[in-house]
Amino acid sequence: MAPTEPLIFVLHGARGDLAKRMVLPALATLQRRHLLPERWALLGTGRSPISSQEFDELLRDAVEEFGDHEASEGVAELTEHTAYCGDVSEDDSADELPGELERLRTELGGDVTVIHYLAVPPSSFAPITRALKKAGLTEGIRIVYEKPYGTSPESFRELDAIVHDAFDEEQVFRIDHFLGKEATQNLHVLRFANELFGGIWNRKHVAQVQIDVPETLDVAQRAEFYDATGAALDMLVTHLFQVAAEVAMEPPRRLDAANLGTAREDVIAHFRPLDPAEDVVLGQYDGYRDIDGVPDDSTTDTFVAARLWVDTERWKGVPFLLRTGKRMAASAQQVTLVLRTPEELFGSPVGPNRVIVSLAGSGELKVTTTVKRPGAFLDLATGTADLALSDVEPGESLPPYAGLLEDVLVGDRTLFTTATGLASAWSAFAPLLGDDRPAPEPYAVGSWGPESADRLADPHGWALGD
Ligand SMILES: NC(=O)C1=CN([C@@H]2O[C@H](COP(=O)(O)OP(=O)(O)OC[C@H]3O[C@@H](n4cnc5c(N)ncnc54)[C@H](OP(=O)(O)O)[C@@H]3O)[C@@H](O)[C@H]2O)C=CC1
Ligand SMILES: O=C1O[C@H](COP(=O)(O)O)[C@@H](O)[C@H](O)[C@H]1O
Repeated sequence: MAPTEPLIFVLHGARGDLAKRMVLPALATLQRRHLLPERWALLGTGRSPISSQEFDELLRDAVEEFGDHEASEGVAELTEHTAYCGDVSEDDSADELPGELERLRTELGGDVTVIHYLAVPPSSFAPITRALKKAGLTEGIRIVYEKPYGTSPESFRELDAIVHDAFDEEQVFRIDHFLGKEATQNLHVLRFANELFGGIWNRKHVAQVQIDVPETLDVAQRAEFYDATGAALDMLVTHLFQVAAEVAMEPPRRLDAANLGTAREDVIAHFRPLDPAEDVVLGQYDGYRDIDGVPDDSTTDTFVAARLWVDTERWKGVPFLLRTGKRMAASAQQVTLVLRTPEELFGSPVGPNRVIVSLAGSGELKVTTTVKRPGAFLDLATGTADLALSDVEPGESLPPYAGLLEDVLVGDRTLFTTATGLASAWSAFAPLLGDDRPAPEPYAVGSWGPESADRLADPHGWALGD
């Protein structure tokens, strides 16, 4: 059900990559599904002004390029709701914004809900928060922070203090869109609804957990943000840690916001601080330094592979292998539970046996298992059973950003990260920010990253790129 109160959605960084690829198409999808209120306005902001027509054009182009068919159908209506103001910047001021908000409030009438979405680099989270406070714009609003929330344990604490100085926790939504993916949410359902999976979800049966997100994607469109961030901050301490927490958590008392959040927090507190020398390989793809805006001597990582240890009774001794990188051989988002197997059966080697959840798109569940090779002899082979979650009826999945924006609209914080969980994530990640950070090793575009990352997955090897 769409909320009935009118809405002002302020999108900070409305011309950026995230806005174009995810947020604007998600709003178009929500519009198409009638999940936005009847009276609402989209107000874009950035550091420099553009006209409302230019913003409409950008919006249409973004949805055409990145939206699905539903988003394309919603975009015409979306442009009826837009405005833009070039404002809110590093000097903690928001000159135009209060006036624009007041104008829209009067136009919409009634008791308006205001949501601010910070689709800006992490370095701008604090200045924008301070600017909103200084301008008296914080009361009663909701605010969405992108990831990474902070760039180190210290900056995380600093940011969180600034945020809590401006807002009550209930107003704050720290987004990690991997938590909003249909398939990520299915990790719980699989495990807690079906003993076939729930029964093996532990070190007795699982030899390795792999969370593997290779990307063929380039970073040229967002060089400024990316070079200041790198793969480990962009993806490891954020999405991959959160998905690891989803896999590793103990059963929550109930599958509701408070209990799920606590279960995630509890298990992240058991992530052992990374050992950069033993357990981390960083990489940088050949040609990265030739991108406009990237310094010739950049040491930014465009690839990271890490072996994370989760010190709970359930997972003692089971490596969680996390890998991601840009311009790699393939794009995938895969969680693999590599199951323990007997070494041989009827004289033949067994395996691999795996439970695989693909987080990409609408999601997919696969079970790879040893079977008898069809035919006269008792030989072994491997087969895979495959369930595309989009084939499950009745249902119509929402892209993660659309689903999470809908949660913000209705005030549901189940799938958002908590400050306590992030504090633990930063503690586990911290060693990678110090002097022991390994130098990024070069890797070829179209490869699976530096070869030295292969040893982390011994003896089973990475399931992807086998
Ligand atoms: N791109 C992606 O796929 C994803 C990105 N994210 C997160 O989204 C956030 C934005 O990333 P992304 O869109 O890729 O980055 P971009 O650099 O593409 O865009 C950020 C936008 O923010 C605005 N901006 C930059 N600096 C400032 C500043 N100091 N003050 C105010 N606005 C500023 C810029 O707009 P202008 O020039 O108009 O001021 C810019 O277009 C990051 O936190 C990232 O981690 C999360 C998930 C996916
Ligand atoms: O947060 C981010 O996520 C995207 C990958 O997300 P996807 O689900 O849209 O494929 C990643 O490319 C980007 O670097 C990162 O900032």
